[in-house]
Amino acid sequence: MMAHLHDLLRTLCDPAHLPRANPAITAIVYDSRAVMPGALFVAYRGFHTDGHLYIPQAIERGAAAVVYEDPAWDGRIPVPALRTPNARAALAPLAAAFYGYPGRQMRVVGITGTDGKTTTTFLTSVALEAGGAVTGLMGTVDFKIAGRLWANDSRQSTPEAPEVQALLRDMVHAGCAYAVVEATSHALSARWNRLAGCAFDIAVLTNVTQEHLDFHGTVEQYRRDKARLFEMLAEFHDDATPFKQRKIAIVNADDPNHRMFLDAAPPYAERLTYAIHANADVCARNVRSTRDGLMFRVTTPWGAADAHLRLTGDFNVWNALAALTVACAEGVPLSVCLAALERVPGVRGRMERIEMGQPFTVLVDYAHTPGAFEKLMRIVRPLTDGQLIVVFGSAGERDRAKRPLQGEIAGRFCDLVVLTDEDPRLEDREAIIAEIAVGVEAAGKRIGETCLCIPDRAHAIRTAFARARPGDIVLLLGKGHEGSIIYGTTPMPWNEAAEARRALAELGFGASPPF
Ligand SMILES: CC(=O)N[C@H]1[C@@H](OP(=O)(O)OP(=O)(O)OC[C@H]2O[C@@H](n3ccc(=O)[nH]c3=O)[C@H](O)[C@@H]2O)O[C@H](CO)[C@@H](O)[C@@H]1O[C@H](C)C(=O)N[C@@H](C)C(=O)N[C@H](CCC(=O)O)C(=O)O
Ligand SMILES: Nc1ncnc2c1ncn2[C@@H]1O[C@H](COP(=O)(O)OP(=O)(O)OP(=O)(O)O)[C@@H](O)[C@H]1O
Repeated sequence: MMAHLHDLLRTLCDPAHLPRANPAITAIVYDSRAVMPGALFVAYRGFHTDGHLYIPQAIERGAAAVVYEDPAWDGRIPVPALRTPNARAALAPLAAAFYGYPGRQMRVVGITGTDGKTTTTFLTSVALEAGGAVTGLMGTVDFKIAGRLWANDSRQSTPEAPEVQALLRDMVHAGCAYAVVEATSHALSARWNRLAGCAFDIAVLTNVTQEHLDFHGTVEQYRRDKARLFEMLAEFHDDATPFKQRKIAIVNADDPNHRMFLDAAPPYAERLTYAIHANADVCARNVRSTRDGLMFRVTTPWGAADAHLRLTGDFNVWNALAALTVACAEGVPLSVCLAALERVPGVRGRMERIEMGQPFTVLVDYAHTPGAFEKLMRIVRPLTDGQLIVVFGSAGERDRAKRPLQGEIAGRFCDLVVLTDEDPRLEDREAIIAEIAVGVEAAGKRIGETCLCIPDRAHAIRTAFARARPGDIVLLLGKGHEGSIIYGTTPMPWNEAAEARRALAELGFGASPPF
């Protein structure tokens, strides 16, 4: 990739303010340690340090130009430079221009909301592919481009703009007709602006509850930041190519905030609603939640059908409806779309069903807070008349107060609690488990009988499976999609779902039954 500085800076300022020199630019980089010769280095004040301090290092490493925000650096930068009020927010327009606006060459779907983004992003990609389209996906758990899927190890659900735009460009090169992008409120906020220039065609809202108020300040600001996704449907509308002209706003009508999101979309956008309770364009009625999954009747402008999903948790009905609304609105037949969604065993590490023909249910989930435990166990407890068994631990060097709380909730809902390692880090693994066990005992469980302490996670999982009887549910919580357990300062490779399959295979169970 290569572009000329002026073509990039024109996204930030009028031509009169462009620096005189117009060097070729080879990359947009916000970390001096990643600067390569010819890069445009973007410097901003961070939470921990000030990016401006690294301008000399960036230039030493060959940066050809700098975009910055602190007036104290005016006249002190020996390469072509431009000051802009918020350099972090400038990353997105620069990166979109650098990569040639890849979002304008595909249909781009953005999915926002407090909960359900990752799941809905995944289901939407599945539903669109059912119609024959090649898709790309960016989410908390995985990235996907056409047939290639890999773990998102970045710690960010929505990566920084240069990574977002590079992924979109790769999707275009791989022949993707759709990009499905998880859009977090942080990424959407005007302060960070990571998703500008993506050229969204379809905006989806899952729901809005209170979260991240430390970042956004007020609930009102949080909602406004999320609603920016719907405003962004207007991007590039004036010169959109025919396949980019149709804009669609899709919201969950059961969420009291949904109107505000519809109102944020440009007037020419189509508006579609989905719901379980409210009246909506796409409705699920008569929802039944069982150990085998979710059953409901779906009515849509494109027809009606009975659905039987293998997903667990009533909230996944909303996620599936959202995915279905996107795909059907884009022309995928309802039956084709449902057939594909019905095959999904769950998103990696999110209520993921592990099936090896065993007579009990195994679910892997990332839940690792008391709130998530309570929510999940409330949903799962009524699904079995047999035992509910749980395996989990608590991270070392993190929120100690939550340990007995997790234990108390697990002790209250479950018949057998197996406590094990999560990420002990430099803490004593047995001591962490003992702190959780205090809560489990307070809920009436007895150590050595209904509460087992087995630090070795592989062994803990095997013990839980050995104790499971037909019809029971075994929950493996806390690790989800994560790829390691941190002992000391060393991450040891870990794959919860693979370990569960291995343990089931050792018990003599085979591959999942054909669906
Ligand atoms: C707490 C936080 O938000 N951190 C983000 C932030 O880091 P920061 O402000 O602390 O940066 P800093 O360390 O002060 O450095 C300032 C600047 O100097 C640069 N630098 C620093 C050192 C050096 O040697 N050279 C150099 O150039 C840095 O690259 C940076 O550009 O700026 C970095 C670069 O822009 C981000 O990658 C980083 O995201 C981290 C990974 C993060 O965890 N972010 C979370 C909060 C996040 O984005 N979450 C949202 C929402 C998730 C949700 O909804 O649940 C998401 O979309 O994932
Ligand atoms: N539509 C929904 N409504 C309410 N809760 C949900 C919904 N979908 C999922 N959840 C809950 O939120 C958890 C996280 O789901 P998911 O990963 O899909 O959400 P997310 O918004 O992407 O969050 P994250 O970015 O942290 O992964 C699930 O395990 C489940 O407990």
